[in-house]
Amino acid sequence: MSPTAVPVTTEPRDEAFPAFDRLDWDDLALQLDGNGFAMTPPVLSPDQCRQMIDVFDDDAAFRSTVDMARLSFGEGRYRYFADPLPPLVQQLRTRLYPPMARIANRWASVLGEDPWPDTHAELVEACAAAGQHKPTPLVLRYGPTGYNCLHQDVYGDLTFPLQVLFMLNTPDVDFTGGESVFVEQRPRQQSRPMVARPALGQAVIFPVRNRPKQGARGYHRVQMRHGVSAVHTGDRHVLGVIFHNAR
Ligand SMILES: O=C(O)CCC(=O)C(=O)O
Ligand SMILES: [Fe+2]
Repeated sequence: MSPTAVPVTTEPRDEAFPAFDRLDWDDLALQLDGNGFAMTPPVLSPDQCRQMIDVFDDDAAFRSTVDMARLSFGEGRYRYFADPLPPLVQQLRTRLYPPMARIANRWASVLGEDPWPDTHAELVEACAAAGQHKPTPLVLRYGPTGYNCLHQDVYGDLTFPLQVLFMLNTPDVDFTGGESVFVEQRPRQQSRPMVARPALGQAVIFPVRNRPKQGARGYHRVQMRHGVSAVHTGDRHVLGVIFHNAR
């Protein structure tokens, strides 16, 4: 598909994501603290999801493509967007960052870590100063038997602690299987598996690497990894938004 054949929305930011104004960030933070991840109501429209699936075939939109089987990461392909990001992706990054930074700063404070900046533009500057210049948002495509091994999206020294994935297909209609899997590794305890089944346009917010958990003697870090169980039939697409840039 030629680059010009892919319409990527250029709506002003307030009209692009009406559902964002209604997100209950207190509830999302509670979900994160209790379950280890948080699921939003649908936030992308079916049309926006379709645009993100279609853009996958537009070579000009991406800076690099990974064949997951070649690297033993799983089976499927993912593509990192090039700068300038499509307006939809850029808006998601800048719009979601401030409420995420509030959660990240609460975590940083209980863990005795440095605070995060209030805006995404400032995070991008801090990344650049740390040698992390490449954008990290990506689209992933898995066909039948496709899967994604448990991993963490760390791309340099600067790792903003939360990331988001957006389900671009309708589960059980467009594909079967292909669940989002999370495993929480707790100090001196067995690991906890968790599964999310986001519907079309729903977002899942989860820790990139770890999160604080309150124990009997204050807070400790629980490590988190995420992946995808095998797709049985059909194609599954996800938009991943990671806030720090890559080296
Ligand atoms: O396909 C998925 O659900 C996982 C995507 C992923 O690894 C990510 O968004 O970082
Ligand atoms: Fe990932």
